[in-house]
Amino acid sequence: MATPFTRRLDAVARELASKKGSGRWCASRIAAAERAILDRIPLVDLVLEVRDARIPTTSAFESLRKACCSHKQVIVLNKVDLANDSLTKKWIENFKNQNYPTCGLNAHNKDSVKELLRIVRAKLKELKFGQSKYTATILLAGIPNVGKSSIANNMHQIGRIGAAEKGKLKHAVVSPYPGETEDISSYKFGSHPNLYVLDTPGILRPEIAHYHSGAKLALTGAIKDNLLDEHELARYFLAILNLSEEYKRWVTPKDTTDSMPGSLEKHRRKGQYASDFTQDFIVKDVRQTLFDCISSFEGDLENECDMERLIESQIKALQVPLKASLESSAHRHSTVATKLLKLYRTGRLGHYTLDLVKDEQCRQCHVHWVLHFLLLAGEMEKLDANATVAAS
Ligand SMILES: Nc1nc2c(ncn2[C@@H]2O[C@H](COP(=O)(O)OP(=O)(O)OP(=O)(O)O)[C@@H](O)[C@H]2O)c(=O)[nH]1
Repeated sequence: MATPFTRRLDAVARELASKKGSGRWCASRIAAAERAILDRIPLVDLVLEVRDARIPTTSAFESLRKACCSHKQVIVLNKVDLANDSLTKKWIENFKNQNYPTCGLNAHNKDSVKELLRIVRAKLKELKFGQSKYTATILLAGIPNVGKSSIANNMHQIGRIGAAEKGKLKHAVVSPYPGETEDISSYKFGSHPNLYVLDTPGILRPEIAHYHSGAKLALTGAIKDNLLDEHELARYFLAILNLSEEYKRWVTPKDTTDSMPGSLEKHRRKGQYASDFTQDFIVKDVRQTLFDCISSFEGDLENECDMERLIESQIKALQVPLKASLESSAHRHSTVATKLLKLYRTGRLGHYTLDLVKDEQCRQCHVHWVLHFLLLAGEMEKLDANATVAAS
């Protein structure tokens, strides 16, 4: 039995596979962009495969496996600030054991980008670059929205280039929406020797209809939200949160204004909320609401009906802190879903890694169970055998 969510994933896969499609998301454009990227691989000195640290295997750009040998490739797990720290370390170890040099990155953090630059230079040296060439080019490749353009921009800005060239800094398009990069563009990030980085469009193949992957890609933002149902995604996130340990680190019920930093409390008393203070209060209230719902819940989270009940009560309770109760009843759920997903995607509701390494298999059952409950309604076994959906 297909659920509305799985039907929507099917529709996205069909759109990706369709010859016509819409804009960036049509099959012929994606295939052309993929060909252009793969054609460049023999010409570049190093390939950085950018993945999302929250989904280190689901966000793999599979076509690279055949096109690029592992010694010329580095896996960059970007957005480590949104992932679970200890699982990121395990994933890095796991890939290194498979002979893939791997590093974690927060593309928004200057020190993290400097460390990436150091790794890139060391790798180029190891590949004997510089003995016969004065220019090296590295290529960033990956699925949509993993942060390739952010990395290109920051390498370009932080890399050592001459003062005269600094004045001519270019900017790759960075956007919270997937599929914004349309062309391959080059950015300089070093002089003497000259170093260039190529930013490329994100590639997403029709196989996303493999339901595990589709749900994770959608939650982390690699698939446009308007192609899916935000309400289902928000429920998926709440199920993950309810089964995690994350909320236990949040405030206890007594911890309200007592723990507020003095300046915040002063602003609150005066009724003056600077915009980020307002955000802080909203996050605090959302966490408190979720915490209260889970801690007062008496059901069994391993039971589908109980989990469903808890999620429904959370969505209802969140209408207050997320200011959805002011909207018409038809829009309340979607407002809660949109705002909740935004908070999750900016890391304000904890750090979750959705792909789990082998020695976490017992917890993997949990994730399987969440997907089973939310997406498949009894169809899991069939789907496991049916891992990919034909592109035609
Ligand atoms: N928290 C966090 N956000 C990041 C990081 N890197 C990028 N982002 C955000 O992720 C979103 C996507 O970044 P882009 O650089 O546009 O991603 P892209 O891979 O070029 O996307 P496509 O154009 O779809 O290929 C933007 O909102 C970035 O600000 C990171 O390390 N941490």
